[in-house]
Amino acid sequence: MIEYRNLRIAVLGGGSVGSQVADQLLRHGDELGSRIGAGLELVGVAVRDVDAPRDTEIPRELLTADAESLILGSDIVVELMGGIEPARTLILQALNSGADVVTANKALLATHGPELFEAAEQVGAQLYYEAAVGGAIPIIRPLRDSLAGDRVERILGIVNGTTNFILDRMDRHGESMEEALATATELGYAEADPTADIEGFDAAQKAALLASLAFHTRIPLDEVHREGITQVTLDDVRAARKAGYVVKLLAICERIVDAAASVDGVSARVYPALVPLDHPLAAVHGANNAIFVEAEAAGPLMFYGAGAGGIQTASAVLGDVVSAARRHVVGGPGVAESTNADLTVLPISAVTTRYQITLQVADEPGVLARIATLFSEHGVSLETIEQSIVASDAEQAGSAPAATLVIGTHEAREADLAATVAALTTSTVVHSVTGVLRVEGL
Ligand SMILES: NC(=O)C1=CN([C@@H]2O[C@H](COP(=O)(O)OP(=O)(O)OC[C@H]3O[C@@H](n4cnc5c(N)ncnc54)[C@H](O)[C@@H]3O)[C@@H](O)[C@H]2O)C=CC1
Ligand SMILES: N[C@@H](CC=O)C(=O)O
Ligand code: NA
Repeated sequence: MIEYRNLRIAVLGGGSVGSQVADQLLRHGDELGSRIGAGLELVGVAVRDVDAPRDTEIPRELLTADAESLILGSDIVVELMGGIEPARTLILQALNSGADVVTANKALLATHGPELFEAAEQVGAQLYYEAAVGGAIPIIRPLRDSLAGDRVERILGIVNGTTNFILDRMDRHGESMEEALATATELGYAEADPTADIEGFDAAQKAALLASLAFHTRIPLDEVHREGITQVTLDDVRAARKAGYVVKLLAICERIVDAAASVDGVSARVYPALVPLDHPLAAVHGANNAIFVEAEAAGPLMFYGAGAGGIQTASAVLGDVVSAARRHVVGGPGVAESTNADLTVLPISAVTTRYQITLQVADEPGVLARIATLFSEHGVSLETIEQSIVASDAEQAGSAPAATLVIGTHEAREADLAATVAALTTSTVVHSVTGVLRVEGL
């Protein structure tokens, strides 16, 4: 029998993901070890409360509330606590003690990534984070390694399982947002505070990480434009399907060069958007994630799979553990962060896309022409106009008749669209602007 050197693995956090990582290490550690040429020994799992119930059984003697002591003497530290502190301090301690670190913590990396990557580089350690974006889906390594010889142009990603689950349940089962969120939380998809999911913070963190990797530029989280799904109604979802779209919360990372408009940089943004039913992203159901990457030479690529869930995410974490362990065996420095391009991060006003705008308007002669003029005055060109007459409460009460207009635009600048919507809201023929959704993936 081959005698391996044992690598000591410490897991920080024993929740949805941590308990599954510990379980897999206990059950399959020997097999993984033989792939690496070193034993993998789980030396402990740091938790807040050693007596709390967990998704998997972890032997009592491996549980500890003392994360700092656990880190000392470990070769690989796996941070699965989530949040900023104490995760940040513990990761720095681990790196400075000579350990490699694996984390799934996008919130921490999107805010303190530069500090952590620098610390890792200084001591020649590795900081791996495949699970931080797209859960089980391999996307960090493909962007960092497989596409390192290409030029990424655009990423359209469904990167939050909870919101995709919610929008999908609204679309296919007619459930309310509240009902669907309760199920997503029960299934372990949602963050400890689900506001992070439904307000788009989680997706924005992932967009920052993806855009940084794709464009070799540090993308600060506060420069990622973010809108969540709380304003999306069942009516929006139904109307979208009727018009041949599905509503998806998208993370979009894009290289934008428009010499005529003096725009040159990258955009990272998150918002709910209309996706055509025949686009591959429209077929992403439940808590699944998909990341659609367009690269200059490779063309379109799609990475698809389980974006959330304890055991699925544990797969990505363990892949990183194996990579870190392999380097421990052969030696050599870790992979450094690649930020050499240092591109400008563009504001949302510089973005161009298509829009669908829903208006309640007066149903009288000349209204369509006045509205069309208003769009053209702001440089926004119309592609489609659909009108339906509504017998509104006001009309039944004897007020002027109203109509619903659904307007699709050609590509327009976000700044021009915003000015158009502002003008629409003050126009005397418009009763209200009831919806503005961007259309992506055409
Ligand atoms: N659940 C999922 O589907 C996914 C989670 N992630 C990320 O993985 C990480 C872990 O997520 P979950 O396992 O879902 O979270 P969780 O809330 O289920 O588990 C966190 C664990 O860390 C422990 N913990 C927190 N603070 C601690 C402290 N100060 N001292 C000791 N223990 C502490 C908690 O007691 C709990 O056992 C997070 O960064 C999350 O964003 C990433 C991808 C998917
Ligand atoms: N809460 C997140 C978990 C994975 O990152 C999600 O719903 O995608
Ligand atoms: Na991943």
